[in-house]
Amino acid sequence: MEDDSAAPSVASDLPLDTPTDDEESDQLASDMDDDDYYTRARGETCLPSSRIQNIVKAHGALGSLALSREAMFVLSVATEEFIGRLALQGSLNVTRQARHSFEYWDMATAVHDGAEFSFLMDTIPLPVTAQEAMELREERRKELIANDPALLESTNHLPLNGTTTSTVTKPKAKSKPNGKEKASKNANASAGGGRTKSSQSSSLRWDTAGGSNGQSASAPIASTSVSASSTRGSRGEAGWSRWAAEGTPFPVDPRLNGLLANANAHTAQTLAALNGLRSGDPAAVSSLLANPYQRTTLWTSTSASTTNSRGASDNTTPTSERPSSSLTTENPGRTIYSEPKPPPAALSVSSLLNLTTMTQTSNLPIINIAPYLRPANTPEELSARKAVSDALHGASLRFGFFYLDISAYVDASVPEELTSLARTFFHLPQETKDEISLTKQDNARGYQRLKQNVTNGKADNHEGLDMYRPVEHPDKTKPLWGENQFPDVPGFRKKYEDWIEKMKALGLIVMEAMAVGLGLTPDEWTELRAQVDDSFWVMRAIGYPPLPGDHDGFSCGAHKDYGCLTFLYADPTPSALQVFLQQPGTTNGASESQGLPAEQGDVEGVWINADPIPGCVVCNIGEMWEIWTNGLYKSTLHRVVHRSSNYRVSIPFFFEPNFDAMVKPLAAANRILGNSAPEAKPVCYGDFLMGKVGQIRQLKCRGPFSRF
Ligand SMILES: O=C(O)CCC(=O)C(=O)O
Ligand SMILES: [Fe+2]
Repeated sequence: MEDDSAAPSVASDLPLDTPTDDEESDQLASDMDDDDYYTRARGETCLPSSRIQNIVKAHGALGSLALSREAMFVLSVATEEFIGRLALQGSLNVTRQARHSFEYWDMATAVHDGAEFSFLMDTIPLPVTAQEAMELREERRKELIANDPALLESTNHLPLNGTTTSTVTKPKAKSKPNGKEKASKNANASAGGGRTKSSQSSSLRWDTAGGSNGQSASAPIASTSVSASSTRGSRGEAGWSRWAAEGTPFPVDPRLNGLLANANAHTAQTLAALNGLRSGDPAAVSSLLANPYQRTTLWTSTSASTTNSRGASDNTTPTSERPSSSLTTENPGRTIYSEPKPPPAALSVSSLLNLTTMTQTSNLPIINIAPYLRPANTPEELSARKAVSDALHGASLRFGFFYLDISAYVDASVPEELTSLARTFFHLPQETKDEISLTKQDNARGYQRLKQNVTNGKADNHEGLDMYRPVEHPDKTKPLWGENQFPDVPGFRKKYEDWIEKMKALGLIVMEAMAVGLGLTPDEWTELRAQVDDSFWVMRAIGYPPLPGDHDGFSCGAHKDYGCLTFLYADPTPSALQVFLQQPGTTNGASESQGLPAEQGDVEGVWINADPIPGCVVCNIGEMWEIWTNGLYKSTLHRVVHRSSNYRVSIPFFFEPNFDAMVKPLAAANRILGNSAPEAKPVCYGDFLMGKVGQIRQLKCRGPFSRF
């Protein structure tokens, strides 16, 4: 054993009296069984000083300097902390996939999801599919040959499609800290184009070791290869494309390695199946989809192929690229994926992190807006639209919440990038963020500190950045009438402004689809459209640190959105957003001091999770829809309880009526309700909004839209 087992060491023992490697591993093995958890006692660390010293030396950080005991100790403690956090972040992915083992892929996802780990992007890149790796390698081969035709002879023998295993060298299971130098030579040789057979062999490590299941054995191979070829500090670089360019090994998803392990016989079949899967061939689909791991892997990989330069995670795989047979239609217009539902996240995350969240898994409908994005010239297209509208109507009646599948409308990488930009902003020092504080403008536009927002009288455990529709003659002394403030984060403003345009357009599309669902005539729709065609929208970026156990409140307290439609994109954190479904006779603790607004009374119901679904935004209807429909559609309470260890980011876009819109019950709603329904009071949206601001001022809350 060379480097990764260790016995607890005591600071005062440092640095000379640590046991030898063998003693350490023996001690570790005997001291701790699988069920023992290591708890660090004060003044102790579980990493031996010799290891720390070796690592520090190997990085050349020490030179001739001596490392003090204290420095060594804090390095060790910090390392423990780091391992713990990275593992927790990775475990979110395990939970999300409802799996029981922690794999290479989870680590890669953790690195690509959590900005704090972005420096590891080169070291633990996202896997690509075998097929993609092969295509990339083939491209690289052609390039090399074009540059040096003499290579043709030797490369013809290369197992470029992964079908030959004989030349492959199995890497050592463990590498010395300084083992990377040796590997780098291979990587450099490849990068320089002077590929010898042996360097090419080493580049095929990924598809051979690991036997038929390939999972555990292959992961370290990928990671070993990566660190061998990675360039430290090139964090923004595209993982796999750089690999392709350098001709170095691709980190192929370990589970695919399993498929390829018995390569000669199986690769052709596997590739055919992969191709079949992509093209929706039912036989290929059923053969590969029999194993849920493979299925998840393939989607992930598809995502990687379209969005890898930003390190896309599995949770953002465009749904349009899913195997078509994974879709079934239940009830007209309600498209529900037949893939396993997101895991029972509240429960599993809770047990994982020893938390209690009384929620059940989301069962909200998924509605694909695609038919409204294309012309409706044929009866089929018209009926597809009708189905969407019916589904929207049903979801608005029953839940006030639904998933809107917008994968045909935006590439998943776009909102991912926006959350990442927001994360970058939130990670800036407090004083930098305060430079664009909303107090510097109209108390609404700009940055709002952690706990500044108050809901139901309690501080919310989040920070935020608000942008509003710009106004013609800004005057920051007037509520809401100032100017937007953008962070000094490269690309932030442009990317957000582009997204806002997309969401505004989406707002109108969904409004039209809902109007049809509610039964508006074309003329009535024209009238309604005129109330929302210059939306006084709000774009928010919200940052949620984990909710401390002793916080008197929530990440975001229970509230209804007060406008028209909310399109919420959030990072893949599960078990954060919860929706309150009224169910007389049922409660999972919702009404017992669960922070429901006072006016809600003793209502019975359940909190369900609305975890992110790839390709979708969570959409909910605001209070204006309650007025338009005279109470037929309900704006539903929701809240955020984010207890996982990561920093969660969400970016809701609030599509609101025009500032001067007079919102009143629509005739179409009254046709459904009959004459007996009491008429809801009309409101001018701008006044309503200003009323919210006024309330907040009276209560001296600093948040612009504290919710009551
Ligand atoms: O962050 C979330 O998931 C929800 C935020 C929200 O409900 C709001 O800002 O109105
Ligand atoms: Fe909300």
